[in-house]
Amino acid sequence: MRDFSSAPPVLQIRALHSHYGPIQALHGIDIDVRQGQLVALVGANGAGKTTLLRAISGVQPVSGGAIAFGDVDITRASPDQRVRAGICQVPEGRQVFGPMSVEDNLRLGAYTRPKTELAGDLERVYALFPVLEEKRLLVAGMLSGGQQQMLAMARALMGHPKLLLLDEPSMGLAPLLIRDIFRIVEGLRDEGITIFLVEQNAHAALAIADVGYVIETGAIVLSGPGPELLGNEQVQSAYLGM
Ligand SMILES: Nc1ncnc2c1ncn2[C@@H]1O[C@H](COP(=O)(O)OP(=O)(O)OP(=O)(O)O)[C@@H](O)[C@H]1O
Repeated sequence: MRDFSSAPPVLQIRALHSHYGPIQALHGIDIDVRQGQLVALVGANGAGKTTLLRAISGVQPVSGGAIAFGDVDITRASPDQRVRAGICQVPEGRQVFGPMSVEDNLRLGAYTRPKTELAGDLERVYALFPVLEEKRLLVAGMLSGGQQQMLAMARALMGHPKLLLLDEPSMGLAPLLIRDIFRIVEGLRDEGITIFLVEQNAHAALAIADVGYVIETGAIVLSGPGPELLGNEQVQSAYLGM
């Protein structure tokens, strides 16, 4: 296992609370992501995973607590300020622009970058996702579900994020494709990209996570190295059907 104890903090979430009107969705969440880490948050449907990601991106109001990005408090920053600071989210359900070409989708992801860097950035993501280069002139809606997931990740990488947020990348994909997608996520981590991954597929996510957190009804109930959590009896009975 890799040692991140001296890696600088990228994301520090402290005592975070969030409500939908009178309904409390997050009850005092603490999470740390360090540079170069792949951190996974797993939990059942409705546990609060998407709410937390939306709070990190700045589209979900927080009612208490704090979020720091590097050494900057971003709790009240706008979504746009967070993107420009280097936080980039790949939304659940992918949401690529179906009628636009693969390459035009990628160009959109580079909107915060200097135009002069575009060609080099495209080359870099095509090296990571060769299938997208093959299909670069096709409209995105023609891609398979797995390829659309790759396009959504590649589009986010075009912005050179300091932190990549992935919301349920395995959602709606066949098991073989899920394996491919998690291999790619692991590969991105090996490239040095810092990743916060949210997943219902606890097995696949914890197997590759440097650190895992388990969320239940808006609160973190367990955390630790991903493979260690995979071996935890409570996790096995609640999330892995064992
Ligand atoms: N727009 C909303 N209005 C009211 N309550 C909401 C809203 N969105 C989510 N909630 C509630 O907040 C809680 C957390 O939901 P959230 O979508 O964050 O969970 P999740 O873990 O991401 O689930 P999923 O895997 O289904 O996306 C749930 O109890 C949910 O019912």
